[in-house]
Amino acid sequence: VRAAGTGNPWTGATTFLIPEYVQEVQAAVGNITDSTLAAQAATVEQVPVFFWMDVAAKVPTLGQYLAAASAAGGTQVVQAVIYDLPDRDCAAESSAGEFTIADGGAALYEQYIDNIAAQVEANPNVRVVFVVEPDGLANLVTNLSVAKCANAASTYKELVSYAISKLQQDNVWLYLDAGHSGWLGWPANITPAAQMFAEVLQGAGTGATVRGLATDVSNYNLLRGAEDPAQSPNPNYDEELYINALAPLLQQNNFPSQFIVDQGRSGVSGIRTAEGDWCNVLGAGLGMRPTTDTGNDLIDSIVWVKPPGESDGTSNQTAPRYDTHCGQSDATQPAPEAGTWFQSYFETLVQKANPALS
Ligand SMILES: O=[N+]([O-])c1ccc(O[C@@H]2O[C@H](CO)[C@@H](O[C@@H]3O[C@H](CO)[C@@H](O[C@@H]4O[C@H](CO)[C@@H](O)[C@H](O)[C@H]4O)[C@H](O)[C@H]3O)[C@H](O)[C@H]2O)cc1
Ligand SMILES: [Mg+2]
Repeated sequence: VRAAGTGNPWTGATTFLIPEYVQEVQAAVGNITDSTLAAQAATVEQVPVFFWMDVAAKVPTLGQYLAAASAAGGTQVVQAVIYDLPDRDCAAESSAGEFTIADGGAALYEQYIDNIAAQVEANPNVRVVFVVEPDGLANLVTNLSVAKCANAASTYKELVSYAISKLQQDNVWLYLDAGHSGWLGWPANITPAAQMFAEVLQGAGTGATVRGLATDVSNYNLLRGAEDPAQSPNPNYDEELYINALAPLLQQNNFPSQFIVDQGRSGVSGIRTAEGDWCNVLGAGLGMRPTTDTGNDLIDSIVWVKPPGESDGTSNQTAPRYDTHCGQSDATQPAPEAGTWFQSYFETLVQKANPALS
């Protein structure tokens, strides 16, 4: 019987550096004229991020990275994001994906998952940590009023359950995406969220499990610290408060309560005019470096999931995937398409890094 990975996957392991991101940063450094800034930016090449499989065509690349990690020897952790639901990003425009429910997207997604499982099984001695579907289930907690989300709800839940059921190998650790403190952390949302996660895990079948949840993916919140005015009057105004409030609700619902927290762009607080602003927020800085020394037993690791420097969405108002959030006063403009390199934004992230880069 296969059992998913147990314990903290980063313990006693080396985290694999995703070559695609190392290359992006190296190219970025080459385009920085200020020598001090360039030297600071170069240190980012050594910070592990997650590899986003935002199209099915990237799954073979996961296999290449797993093989490279396996060849590197020792105990390696490869970090990746499963992100290809049909009718993806249902409450926003910028990250709509390749699959649609209307056009056979559910079956194509299942093939995508099966292919990921095959890559994992071909590399049994590499630990693989997956963040599962950023924003997906969170949108089902708060955005059923959006037609695209209401129409996608049952499919999202079925497909996340499918992904869990197929990724129970003992070298896999799954963290379902749980939005962030300024989203599901609101008292009105937090209990329905816990129930949603439990429902989806039950849908994966008897014995299936996950390690826990990922928070603040592609967002800007502090792990812990003074309240960001944009979060007021949310009592769970930082990620640790959200996690400490959510954990007992998960336990009551028989859902594992371990967490990872994205801090890649969380170095500077108080930069958003509204808590719900998420697109290339002006003045953001690189945040806490990845570490398992989190100060909270519920949190396995601080991580960088969203690769800092990759855009959240285009500011081109005529583009098919233009979202108005990317045209707001607190959104950096002009901005390129979601997932593509945003050089000036990266340079600001480096400049404003907290802790500062050496
Ligand atoms: O005090 N009150 O009385 C009261 C009343 C009502 C309240 O309502 C809450 O208000 C919150 C703040 O607006 C809302 O949270 C926002 O929801 C958006 C989706 O709808 C999220 O956007 C996603 O962000 C992702 C990256 O994180 C992107 O990748 C993705 O593309 C993008 O779509 C924002 O982060 C998130 O901050 C809650 O839903 C809402 O329930 C709150 C208080
Ligand atoms: Mg997004």
